[in-house]
Amino acid sequence: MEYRIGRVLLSEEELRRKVKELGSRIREDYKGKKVVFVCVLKGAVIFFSDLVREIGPDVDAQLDFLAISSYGVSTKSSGVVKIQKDLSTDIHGKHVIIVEDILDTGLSLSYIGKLLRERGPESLEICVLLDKAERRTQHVDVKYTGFTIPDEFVIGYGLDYAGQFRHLPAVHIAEPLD
Ligand SMILES: O=P(O)(O)OC[C@H]1O[C@H](OP(=O)(O)OP(=O)(O)O)[C@H](O)[C@@H]1O
Ligand code: HPA
Ligand SMILES: [Mg+2]
Repeated sequence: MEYRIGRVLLSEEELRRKVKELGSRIREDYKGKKVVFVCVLKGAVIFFSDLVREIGPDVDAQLDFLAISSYGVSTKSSGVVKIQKDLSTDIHGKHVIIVEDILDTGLSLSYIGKLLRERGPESLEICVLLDKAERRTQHVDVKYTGFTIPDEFVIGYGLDYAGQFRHLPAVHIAEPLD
């Protein structure tokens, strides 16, 4: 299936405002603490880089990256999560916040949550920009959520279809071409 860039679901301005709000909540909650922010590549890269710049100097932040893949060239999860790149930080005894672009079936975040919890962090929380709540098959506890969105395949602001469209500054609906 081919897709084209459809209507804007979340504008640059709406995204900017929400990222600021999430950043200030995290800043208040973790003031004076040391935190490892984990970016889940590739989808979260744009959200992550905007979010961490809202955290400010009162949080002692480290950034690390984890790459997983489950969607491939499809709008449906393959059901199998694969680690493509692991963290380079030892998170044992540390406060950790996982930053994700989207929570859809919940497969990716439940897998990552379990994997990182086994490493004995002091605390582990999740910050997700988009929550496609209707699609959930695996329960995931999320502390910080940006927007709850309808069951539509979305692209832009880091989100892709088959590797395309991540660079778009707003979040759009992907429209099937037939
Ligand atoms: O809740 P789920 O159904 O698991 O879907 C969410 C995950 O799927 C996408 O990543 P993908 O595996 O496509 O890799 P990418 O981040 O490199 O695009 C998205 O970025 C989330 O990580
Ligand atoms: O709607 C989506 N768009 C892009 N990637 C995704 N991964 C899960 N759901 C989505
Ligand atoms: Mg992803």
